Amino acid sequence: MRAESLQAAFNNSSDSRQQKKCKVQNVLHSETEEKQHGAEDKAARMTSLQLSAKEDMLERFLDASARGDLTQVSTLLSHVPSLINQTGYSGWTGLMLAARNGHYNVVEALLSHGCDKFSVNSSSQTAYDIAKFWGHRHISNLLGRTTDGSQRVLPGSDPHQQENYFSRETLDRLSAKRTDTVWLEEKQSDPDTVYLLFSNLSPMVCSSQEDDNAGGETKLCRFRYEAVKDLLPKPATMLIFLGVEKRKTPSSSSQTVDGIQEPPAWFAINTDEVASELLKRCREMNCSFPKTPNRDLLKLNEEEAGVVAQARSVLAWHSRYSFCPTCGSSTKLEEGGYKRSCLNLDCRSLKGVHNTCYPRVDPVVIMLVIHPDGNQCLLGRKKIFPVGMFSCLAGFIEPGEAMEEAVRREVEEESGVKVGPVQYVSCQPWPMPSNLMIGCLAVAISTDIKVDENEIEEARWFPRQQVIDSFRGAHPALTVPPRQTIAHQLIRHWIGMNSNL
Ligand SMILES: NC(=O)c1ccc[n+]([C@@H]2O[C@H](COP(=O)([O-])OP(=O)(O)OC[C@H]3O[C@@H](n4cnc5c(N)ncnc54)[C@H](O)[C@@H]3O)[C@@H](O)[C@H]2O)c1
Ligand SMILES: [Mg+2]
Ligand SMILES: [Mg+2]
Ligand SMILES: [Mg+2]
Ligand SMILES: [Zn+2]
Repeated sequence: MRAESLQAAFNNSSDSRQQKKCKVQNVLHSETEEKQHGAEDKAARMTSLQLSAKEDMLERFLDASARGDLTQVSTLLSHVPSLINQTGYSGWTGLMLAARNGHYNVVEALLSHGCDKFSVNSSSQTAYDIAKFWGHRHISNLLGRTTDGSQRVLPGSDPHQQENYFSRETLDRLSAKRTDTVWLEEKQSDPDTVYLLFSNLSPMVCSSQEDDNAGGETKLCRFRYEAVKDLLPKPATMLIFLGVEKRKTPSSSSQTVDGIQEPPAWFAINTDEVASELLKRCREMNCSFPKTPNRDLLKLNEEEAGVVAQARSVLAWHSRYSFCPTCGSSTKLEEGGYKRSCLNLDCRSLKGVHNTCYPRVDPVVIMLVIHPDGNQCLLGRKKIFPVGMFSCLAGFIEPGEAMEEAVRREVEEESGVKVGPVQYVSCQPWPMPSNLMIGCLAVAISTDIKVDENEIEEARWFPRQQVIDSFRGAHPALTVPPRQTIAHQLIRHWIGMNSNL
């Protein structure tokens, strides 16, 4: 959006403002009344005139924010505080408009009134992105400031680091407690403790829809101690301590000796019991252990996805490392499920720290390669992809290899394109079984494509507009991966970087 059209969209003539004044007063009056009479009769009393007056009020607030009229912004907010996060044309808030036009004092005032600085407009930009794009550094610094002052310590850091699916840390892992066997045992029988049941590395979930393919959300089935206590002593059971809930929920039964309440602990259990028998333990309808994790685990909400990423990766490690990789002896599970120690007392793995004793993570680079003209990106497809789907190139980092070198090597191996500068964007745990996807942007220094047919069926340069159309669902020949993948987020990030605000 250009500056002129922005102004035009939010400007009011002084005439129309006079006409609106009485409607606005109606709204002020009506908001006071609403408080007195309660919300129930609100709908009944809301006339169409009042509705349009509310729209006018919002328009005036957005206009004042865009013009930097601090007095009017403050007056309107004192009467109608809810205006602060309301959006107008293309999802723009007052904060975004003030940030766009460089009105520092308005931005400051809106923030002090508790404005949501993380809300995004229809192009997925925050007020911070907008201020940065238009070169209002004093405003982007203000918006980027964190309460702990980390912006000052790391001046180049981006406080709006992309949060990817599977990356939300809902639990406090409390790693120091993993060696406290007494505490762990107490937690196991605590009635507030939450257990997740896994079978063949899939968590038990209940789905909101009968039709599993209809794209409905699924929820983790949560169990209490009483429902799973018979499974705990079984030799094939793997029990992983996941952490304690971060939120501080008051609970009568979770009290320590000194009366301080502790949040519930979470454990994951993987057993060799028959899945159909395990399912009988759940009282919910439509329970299952998903068979295709690549697809089905993407239906969880962000909080539960983060917990599953942790649990599934650790459980997958145990299932693959049953015996000591150093001497082949049997191993035992320790430290709340975060360590496997060899039972052979002469084993080298017991001397010093051995990485084979701890859960493994495989780093993978995933990159959106940008054409030297800046206006096209390189996407490829594997044979197994659905028809029309193209994604970012990706590959495992090899031992002794830096992230940037892995990006250059994998892109050249898979597409024949040479890459120059590489920039890290964000990362994503990908529990299939235990990858860490390291998302980068990379700039090509050659453009001829020659694909490695063993890995890639086809790779192509896609013009920006075609990619944007695909996001809107308006390009039948190109589909990008779903939003839960970092590939999707990298492509979106590139589009957002250059959008015409
Ligand atoms: N979340 C996302 O957006 C996203 C997108 C693409 C890929 N991925 C994941 O990234 C992974 C790696 O991508 P890729 O398949 O293109 O990698 P790649 O190009 O390195 O090729 C994979 C091949 O590398 C070899 N390999 C080397 N080290 C390996 C290891 N530690 N584990 C398994 N195989 C290894 C195997 O022969 C394998 O077939 C995929 O398996 C997939 O799970 C995630
Ligand atoms: Mg690859
Ligand atoms: Mg490869
Ligand atoms: Mg590779
Ligand atoms: Zn050993």
